[in-house]
Amino acid sequence: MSKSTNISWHDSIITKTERQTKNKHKSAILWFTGLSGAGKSTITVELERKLYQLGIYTYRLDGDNIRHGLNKNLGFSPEDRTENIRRIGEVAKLFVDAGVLTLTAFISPYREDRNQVRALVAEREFIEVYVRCSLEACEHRDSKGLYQKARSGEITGFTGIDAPYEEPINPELTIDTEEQSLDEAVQQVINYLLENEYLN
Ligand SMILES: Nc1ncnc2c1ncn2[C@@H]1O[C@H](COP(=O)(O)OS(=O)(=O)O)[C@@H](OP(=O)(O)O)[C@H]1O
Ligand SMILES: Nc1ncnc2c1ncn2[C@@H]1O[C@H](COP(=O)(O)OP(=O)(O)O)[C@@H](O)[C@H]1O
Repeated sequence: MSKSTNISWHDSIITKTERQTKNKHKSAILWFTGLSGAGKSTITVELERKLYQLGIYTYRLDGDNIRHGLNKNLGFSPEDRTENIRRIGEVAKLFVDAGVLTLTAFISPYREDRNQVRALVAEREFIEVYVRCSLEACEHRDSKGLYQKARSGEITGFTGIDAPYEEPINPELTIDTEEQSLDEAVQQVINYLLENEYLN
């Protein structure tokens, strides 16, 4: 629903394709989704480091970081999570238009919200990466101590405890961080990008 009226689109002279040609790689959204503690941030940070070394233009959008600024007015109700993902989808779309390979790390627990982002961009521009890790393992890691707070009732509506996580049905990639090392995970994504000609 748009509240704005009397607005019109003004195209740039420089196109997305021209920007991609200049950068010598395609732009797209690598959308990492999974439980808190599954490994989204760890993998995207290391992946970005490797891609940067390869001369790829990247940018990383991360749930915790974005909630410090752009989305600081949003909490964790289902409605706020949906709005969080909607805004990030729009921001990621702008980065794709700018010719940047964009890495996002959000729990994004609702399938419909992720599919809405997929629908915002062209077919090959949305690559869903499911960072799979059992609740038991995430809870055991508990790197931020949030699961303990959720179990004790200090935090309510915590994903996996008393708020849902809807697994992707047909993600382009699945990384199992209980089975794969960080290096294996990063290499798997880079191989996908090479095999599908996002990178040369
Ligand atoms: N209630 C509740 N549920 C889930 N997560 C919570 C909650 N409260 C705070 N946090 C912290 O917020 C991070 C998740 O933010 P996201 O923007 O990725 O969430 S969402 O996509 O809107 O569901 C998440 O970070 P990650 O652990 O990196 O996933 C938590 O650190
Ligand atoms: N194979 C792996 N891939 C990524 N992280 C792993 C792996 N094995 C263990 N970990 C650990 O799991 C934790 C994941 O935390 P984080 O990356 O913040 O997850 P998320 O962003 O999904 O909440 C880190 O402490 C990381 O060191």
